[in-house]
Amino acid sequence: MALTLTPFLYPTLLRPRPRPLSISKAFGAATCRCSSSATKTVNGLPRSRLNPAPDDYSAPSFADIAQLTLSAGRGGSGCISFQREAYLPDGPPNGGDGGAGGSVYIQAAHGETSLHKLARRRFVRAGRGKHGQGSAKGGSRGEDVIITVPVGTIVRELDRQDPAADEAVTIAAWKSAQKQRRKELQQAPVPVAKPVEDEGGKEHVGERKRRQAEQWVDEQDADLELDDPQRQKWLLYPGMSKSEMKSASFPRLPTRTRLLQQPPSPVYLDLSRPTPAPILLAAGGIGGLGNPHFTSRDHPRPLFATKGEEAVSMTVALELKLLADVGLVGLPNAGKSTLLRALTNSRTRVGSWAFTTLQPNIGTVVLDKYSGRPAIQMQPKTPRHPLAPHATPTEPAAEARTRFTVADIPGLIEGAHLDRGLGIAFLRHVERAGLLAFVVDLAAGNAVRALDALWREVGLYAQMRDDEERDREVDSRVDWNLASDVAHGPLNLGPGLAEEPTSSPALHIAGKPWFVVATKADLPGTQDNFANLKAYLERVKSGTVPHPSGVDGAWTKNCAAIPVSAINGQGVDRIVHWAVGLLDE
Ligand SMILES: Nc1nc2c(ncn2[C@@H]2O[C@H](COP(=O)(O)OP(=O)(O)OP(=O)(O)O)[C@@H](O)[C@H]2O)c(=O)[nH]1
Ligand SMILES: [Mg+2]
Repeated sequence: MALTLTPFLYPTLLRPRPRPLSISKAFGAATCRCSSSATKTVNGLPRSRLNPAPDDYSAPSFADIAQLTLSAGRGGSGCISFQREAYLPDGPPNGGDGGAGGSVYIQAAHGETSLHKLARRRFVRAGRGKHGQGSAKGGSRGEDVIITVPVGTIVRELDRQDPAADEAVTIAAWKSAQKQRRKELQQAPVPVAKPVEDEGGKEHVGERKRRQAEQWVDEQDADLELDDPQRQKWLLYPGMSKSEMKSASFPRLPTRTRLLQQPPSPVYLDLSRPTPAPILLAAGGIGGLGNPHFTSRDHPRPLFATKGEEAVSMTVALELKLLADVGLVGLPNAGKSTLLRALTNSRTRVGSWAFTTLQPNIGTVVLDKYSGRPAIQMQPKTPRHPLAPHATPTEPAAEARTRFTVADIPGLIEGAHLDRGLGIAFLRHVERAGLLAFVVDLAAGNAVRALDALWREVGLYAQMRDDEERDREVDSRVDWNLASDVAHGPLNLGPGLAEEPTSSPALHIAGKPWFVVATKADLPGTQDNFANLKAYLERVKSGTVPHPSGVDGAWTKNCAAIPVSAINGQGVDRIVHWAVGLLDE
């Protein structure tokens, strides 16, 4: 019986065992499988840094948008306490004040390259102020939070809850309603009460009526006082009964001066340069006052203190527009990433299929004597391009340029402005580039047509952005001149930023200098294509043919096409020289 059921109960026991493999054999098989993918040739060419295998790349985490909910810390409440010592059972009030809540600041710094950490974080909370304590101990301040973002980030406020501002509005509304009601009460007929017998006989009727009216108005006033929204700001002694709490009378609330003013809504910051000091986004609530503040003849032993203020919370959208000197724009598979590898030390992914690159990559071209590239003297520019990266007002005019940055973005396809392919989301990263390099594959059909298609997409994107920028409120932009006036908004902007031009942010992509990089020139049969492209650019330069974007006044001064074979690293130095020439123009 047992014998017959064994195959059903324990089928594995009877399965033929695989023959044990010797370690050396197994290893050999594994290396064999590996070696098929790790061939020494890729694309029919020897494997190299410029012709890497598809899996030879580094992909740092990257995000160019993030939405954050920022909450400043609320203030700590004041304390109600009295000194009590031996032989001094009823000492004077000694409640400490509450600490102010922490604030949320933002700062743009070099070294940050992506918003991915913030995109994952989503909530940023500053610390709350601690409550005051007895023996006149003040509460400690809440911890401030500084959000560090890459240079080139735009901060846009989407939503805000400001309890302090809402409260001020409620109080103002209540005050005006109270005023109105008082006026009405004084004009309204007083309810007639029965005549009261006076000691000395009948009271004078007019006198009695007046007294009744006053008494009635006072009663009504007391009712009004009870629904005063400012009563909510008081913190009462916990030992008080409910009826005591209801009928408690309070002194006038002291007016408080704020150290930090909440920036007006909506916040819009274009952090296109490193900020020398953090900029305030959400100010922490002020701390409440302890009971010693309210000692007076009417209240020698105040059983109340004030609560800490609720703090602002807001939702902001962060958008990163990378700041590169040169932006590479091209169709998918044109060879942009290979060109970036050839120009810089980048290890961006290269593959012989469309959309290998899925996120922007920035590389730095180092112009130093060690790489064989001469340090190029930078020409002083007057006036300086307002969006020129790396140019700070403190920068000496004719400093030798030692490096420039190149941005490689995912390929564009026709209809990208309609969000086809990877869409135009990535064009924002070349929007601020000083210079555009159109990468055209000479082996992939008519180069002129490819260039036209690229420019059409870029032109349509530029138009779209211009419309967006125009719609945006101009006055909501950051006022870089606020450094001197603390009372009006963002703080801590250094004097160096005061000369920031506040002109329209309209981005004229078509007005930027550009050139064409004709890649894959090593492939056979590409000469004619290049000759056609060159002739076309000559015509654009002379004005016989309109600018390929179709935008009036676009840059046509020195359109050039540079043939390169990025995969072999040939012709790449010419690009460096040409780019530096145009950047310093
Ligand atoms: N023969 C030759 N092949 C090249 C050259 N440059 C790039 N390639 C090849 O073209 C293919 C695409 O190159 P990529 O650099 O990934 O192209 P890309 O424009 O970055 O592509 P996407 O990221 O998809 O937009 C790869 O197989 C490269 O090896 C070149 O100068 N000559
Ligand atoms: Mg690529």
